[in-house]
Amino acid sequence: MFKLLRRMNKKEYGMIGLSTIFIVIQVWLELSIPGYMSTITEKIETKGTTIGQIIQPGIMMILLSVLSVLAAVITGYIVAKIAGGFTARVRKDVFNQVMDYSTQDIKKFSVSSLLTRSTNDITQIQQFVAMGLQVIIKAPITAIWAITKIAGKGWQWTTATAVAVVILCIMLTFILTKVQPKFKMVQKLTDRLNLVTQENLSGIRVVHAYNAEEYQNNKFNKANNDLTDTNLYANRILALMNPGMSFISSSLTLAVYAIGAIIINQANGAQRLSLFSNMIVFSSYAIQVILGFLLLSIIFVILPRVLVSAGRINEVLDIKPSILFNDKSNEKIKEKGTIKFDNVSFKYPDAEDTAIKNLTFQADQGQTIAIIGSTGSGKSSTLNLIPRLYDVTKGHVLVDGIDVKNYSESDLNDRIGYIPQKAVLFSGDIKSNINFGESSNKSNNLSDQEAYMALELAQSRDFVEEKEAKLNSNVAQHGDNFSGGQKQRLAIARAIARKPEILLFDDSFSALDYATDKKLRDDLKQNAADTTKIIVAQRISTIIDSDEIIVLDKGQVVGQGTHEELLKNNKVYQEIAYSQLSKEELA
Ligand SMILES: Nc1ncnc2c1ncn2[C@@H]1O[C@H](COP(=O)(O)OP(=O)(O)OP(=O)(O)O)[C@@H](O)[C@H]1O
Repeated sequence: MFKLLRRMNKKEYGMIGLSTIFIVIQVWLELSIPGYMSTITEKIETKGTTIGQIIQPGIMMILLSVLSVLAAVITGYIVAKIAGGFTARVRKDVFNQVMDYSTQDIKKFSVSSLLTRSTNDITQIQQFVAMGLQVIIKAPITAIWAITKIAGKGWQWTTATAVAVVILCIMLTFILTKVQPKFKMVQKLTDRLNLVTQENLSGIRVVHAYNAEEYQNNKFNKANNDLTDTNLYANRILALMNPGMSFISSSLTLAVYAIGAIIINQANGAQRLSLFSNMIVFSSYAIQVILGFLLLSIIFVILPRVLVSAGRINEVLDIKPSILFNDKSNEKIKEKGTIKFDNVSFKYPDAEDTAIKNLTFQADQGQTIAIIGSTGSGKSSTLNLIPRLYDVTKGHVLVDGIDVKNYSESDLNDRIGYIPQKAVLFSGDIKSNINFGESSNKSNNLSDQEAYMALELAQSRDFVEEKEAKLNSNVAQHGDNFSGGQKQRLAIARAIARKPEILLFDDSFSALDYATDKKLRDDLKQNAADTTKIIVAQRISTIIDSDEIIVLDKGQVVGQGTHEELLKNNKVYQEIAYSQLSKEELA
């Protein structure tokens, strides 16, 4: 928690100092009230006291109460400002940190857990700073100040107060040790509930189509019940706090009066009045001591959850992204549009087997290199190494003659147009999706003409122009208002609009019909002749005219050459080819 609070800036520390001053004023005002109460008690017991003599301390009591409320309101305003500003910054830090994470870093936490951490956990911190800060400062000041006020007014009363404080401490320790582990579980179970809900919503069509509502309901109910039960258990124990506190403070008042009755009874006439007034003042201050601890108990309610949340947020902020880019590319560019795999092997961090073994190939500017192989043979993994979505385990990947590890992130991304296997679109409109991100090759304000050129090359101009709002047509979350093929073509247009030297197609033609697939490749050949293309595909027809085809099997290269060469002498390629096209078509 302290680690997280160290992220506060000077202004926030200054505001904490200011709120401390207002809290001290507030406590001073509150603790001054019993003094006037004692005056009133003495005056009532003294013969010949006039109403005017009682009204004056009465008015002072009202005034002090009003001023104390005012000080509390100002303190509340200041700490709310600190809490709002501080947590907004932590939320931004968490977001920025997650943006730097690689795919494998995100997998370590899971998406649902990262969502809970940036929302639910940060809200806990906000509540703590807004409420806890006041209480942490106010509770000890109130308790200690009140104790100094009652010190020396009677050892019997002081002993009763000390006993009450000890009982209180035992109760708070018991509650904290019981509740803390449960709150750790609550956050984990919230992650789980988020995961089940997220999975259910994103796969809702499959759930309906497979009559799996009950199965999913059971899964949700289990996650929901586990969370509810744990929450109930923790809150039931916390519910002991209020009656416990009331019991202790009422018993203390009772004890103070009972002890007072005995002492006053034993005293002589002259002492009785001062002892009576002492008892009234003592009982008020003793309640203030208990109130100080009551305030602390609020911290005990919030603290267990907050400690867990702070730990979870620190975990996100502490992890160094596994793929770190240089701030500046540290080598001079030697070539243009080239890719070289130099004896590359790659293993996923949590996998047992190597996904790619000793892969070597080269693509020169303007060439089209295809990668084919059965599912799981390592095609996507090979492509992912070029934009450094993962780092190689052995060997080197070079782009334009430089190892990808020596590039800055923006320099490397400026050279590459990457189209992932599953097209990813963002909510907004078509134009904002085509003009997505920054690149030194394109203007940040892409013109409509440039957007249409990219759409035309990606064979998507027609369906965009058919829409009433054209480029301004709405794109729903994940691009769900477009067909699979349309989404893929829009994703291709987005990559083309960046005018990269290298285009990476990860099975991006799979949702296109044969005619569109062919037209797209012909247009790319004509209009992007200088662009190097790496095409991962399952369909032979997509790669038939590539300059070089790499055949992968279980992560290893089992063939390398043109379609004609491979068809003549490569068994794996022949198997794939003859399973898709007839001998005549292949000829
Ligand atoms: N994120 C990952 N973590 C661990 N292993 C992975 C991960 N992604 C893929 N693999 C494994 O690496 C191997 C190669 O996967 P890859 O996705 O590169 O195959 P692919 O040839 O592209 O398959 P497909 O044609 O089905 O897309 C497979 O055995 C797969 O199980």
